Amino acid sequence: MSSFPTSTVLGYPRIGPDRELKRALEAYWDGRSTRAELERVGAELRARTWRRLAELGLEGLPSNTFSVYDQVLDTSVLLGAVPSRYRDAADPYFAMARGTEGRAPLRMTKWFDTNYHYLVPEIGPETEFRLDAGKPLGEVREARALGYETRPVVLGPVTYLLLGSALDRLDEVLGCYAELLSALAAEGVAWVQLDEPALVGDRTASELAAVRTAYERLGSMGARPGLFVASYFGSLGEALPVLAGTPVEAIGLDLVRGPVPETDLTGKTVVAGVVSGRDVWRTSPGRALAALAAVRASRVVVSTSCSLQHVPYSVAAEPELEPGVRARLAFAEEKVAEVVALAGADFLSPGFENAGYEVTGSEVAGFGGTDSEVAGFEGDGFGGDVPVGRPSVALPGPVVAGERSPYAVRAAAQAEHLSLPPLPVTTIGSFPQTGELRAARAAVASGTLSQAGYEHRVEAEIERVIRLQERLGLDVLVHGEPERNDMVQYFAEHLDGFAVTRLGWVQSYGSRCTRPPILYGDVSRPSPITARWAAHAQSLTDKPVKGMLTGPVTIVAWSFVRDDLPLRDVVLQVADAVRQEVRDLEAAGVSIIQVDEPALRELLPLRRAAQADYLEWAVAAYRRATSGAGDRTQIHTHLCYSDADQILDAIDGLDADVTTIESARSGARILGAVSAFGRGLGPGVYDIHSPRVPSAEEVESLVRRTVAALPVERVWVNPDCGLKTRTYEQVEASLANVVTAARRLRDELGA
Ligand SMILES: Nc1nc2c(c(=O)[nH]1)N[C@@H](CNc1ccc(C(=O)N[C@@H](CCC(=O)N[C@@H](CCC(=O)N[C@@H](CCC(=O)O)C(=O)O)C(=O)O)C(=O)O)cc1)CN2
Ligand code: MET
Ligand SMILES: [Zn+2]
Repeated sequence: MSSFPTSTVLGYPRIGPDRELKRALEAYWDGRSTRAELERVGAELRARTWRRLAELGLEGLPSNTFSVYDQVLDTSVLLGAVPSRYRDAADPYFAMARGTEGRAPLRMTKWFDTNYHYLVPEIGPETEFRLDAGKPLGEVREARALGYETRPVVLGPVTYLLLGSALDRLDEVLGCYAELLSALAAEGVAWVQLDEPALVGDRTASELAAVRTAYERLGSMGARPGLFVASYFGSLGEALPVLAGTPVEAIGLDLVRGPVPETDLTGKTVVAGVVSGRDVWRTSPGRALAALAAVRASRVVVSTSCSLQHVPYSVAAEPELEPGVRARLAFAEEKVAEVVALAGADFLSPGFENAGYEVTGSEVAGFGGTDSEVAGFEGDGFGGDVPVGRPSVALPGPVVAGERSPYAVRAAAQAEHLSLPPLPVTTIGSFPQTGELRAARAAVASGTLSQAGYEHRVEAEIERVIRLQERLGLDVLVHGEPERNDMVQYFAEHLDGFAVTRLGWVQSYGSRCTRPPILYGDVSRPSPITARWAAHAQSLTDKPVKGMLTGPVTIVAWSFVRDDLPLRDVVLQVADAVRQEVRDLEAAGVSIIQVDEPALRELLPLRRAAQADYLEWAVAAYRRATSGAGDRTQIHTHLCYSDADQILDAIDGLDADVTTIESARSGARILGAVSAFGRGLGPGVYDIHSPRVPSAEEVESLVRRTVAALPVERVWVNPDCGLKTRTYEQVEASLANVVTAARRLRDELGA
């Protein structure tokens, strides 16, 4: 077996440095282009990535890390797990990803603790696993034609089945993987990477036994490539000895999130993830080299801690960043350069371990100066170090919570103040983000539209949204968030301590991307952010307008965060800024304030041992943000994903007067769980991710179900999430049906 290359990355961004894939996908979906054109763009992006990685000097090039939508969906296709309802669709792949008229898409949920979403494998008794290796084989051949030997990356059998809640199907699925390995061997592939991130979570004894079974079986095959099992997003813990006991030749460890294990891995290759794929900070060569030197294995390969798909392409595209911040940053390209530089250092030579933290950047060719030489900063080279000349961190005071009266007192004050009808109809905040609004923001950035001209357009859009809601008959209105490019980036742009990028796009799902802000310093709010827009909206109508804020956990979860402070302290700083916003909205006459916290579950630590502590401070931060509101101000919160089961007590602990939560597609389960809260509840009545317009009957039956489960005076009627990705045409038709359904039920209840 040929030895593993000296340097590699576990995966790479694929949306394109200028979001070429996003544009190609949307053109194809809109019928402005063809599948062939989409394929052409994909091939171009793959070629570009291999070429760039090779140019940067990386030895081990991955393939099959590209996807036109999602790598988990690709794995379902690879294994033949395509539910029958999609088989006769015009394009089954995208029918699974996005649904069609009459066909619901696969369920989508968060990839571990990231803001990336995957499509959940739908595995049932009727699923017949059958290998379709076209994609990985095709990419190997495609790269070879360009002169590159690659290592195909495939999601591993155990993680795939755990994501699909079908580990009992291991035997069948292993048959497919075995066939895949034979096919790759026949193709002359030297190494294959099987990703098993699920192994960094708490695994039961039978799940660990499945790991052993899987890799004993695949490992004992005759003709096969070298097996590299990659773990990431944490430590393998008890799964490491299990994996080490199987014949796999290489094991990937996340040495950013976890320590170098004590386990003696002699006989194995360790692919050491010392360059973080989850943040944007330059790597400290001292720390990385010390970790590399400490690994006890027969061979140590330098790598990233996970795929680089979670970071933007290149800092080179961001000339406008403040130089002091920019100097600390490494995006995908720069991280590859770091991997290559580290692989060139002599970290395995005797005595190197002792050099440890003394090693500075200048000793590693390619790091561009020692850590301490980086302009304006001091410290060991990690991103979050406080810049010289700034006040050091103001630690938040005690976590205040529960200043508000008990719910019953608040509810009475709110009922009197707001006088809402039963089953009030509302939305989650955003209305369609039109091309005109996006173009207007781009025009301000390029200097062709004045700030005043832009604000005028935003006000006009707010008026349009208010009038539309009045016409449709909604009860609690929103301003529609037209001034926001994104619910997190917008706040980051108005807070001190954050930097934002121009082209730092990271894929969130399918063609949808975000530019995660960079939280590099102490956070504070120089001036009010949202009150003027909310006040403007309220001035246009007699109906209550709900103010709209993003919660502290979500702002931090969807940003790249300094790592020199405990996450808790960073979140509490953000909570204080949100608290000021709540106060200002209230003072501006806004009686209902929604503070969204859709990322509450996302930051939940993957290991149970750390979860309680997280939930305690996360809830405390939310209450710190919202508890400044008076009793008659109604606080709403919103969470999207329905996999809320693990955090129900925490959601309850937020103590919001009203909780709106995704529910349309997971119905009864979530309803049963959250109905115990004893406060207002708005389970979503339709899925906003699909262009489909729900009928009034369908909405009515969902509301009926909710009314049967809890006291009617606590029930709210609303969609699953914000409407920003939909068109006005879809939104008008859908909301009209929602109002019709609510009114029918109201009549029936005699209210
Ligand atoms: N941060 C974040 N994470 C989240 C969510 C979210 O809303 N925000 N929602 C959940 C689902 N994830 C989502 C992620 C992204 C989008 C989304 O709609 N993203 C937009 C981009 C939003 C944005 O930043 N828009 C900017 C820039 C838009 C743009 O592309 N401008 C053009 C120029 C304008 C023109 O001429 O058209 C360009 O740069 O080329 C703006 O509106 O200003 C997209 O991919 O299309 C939706 C949901 C979970 N995670
Ligand atoms: N208020 C936000 C919106 O309506 C909440 C979105 S949660 C991802 O878009
Ligand atoms: Zn949402």
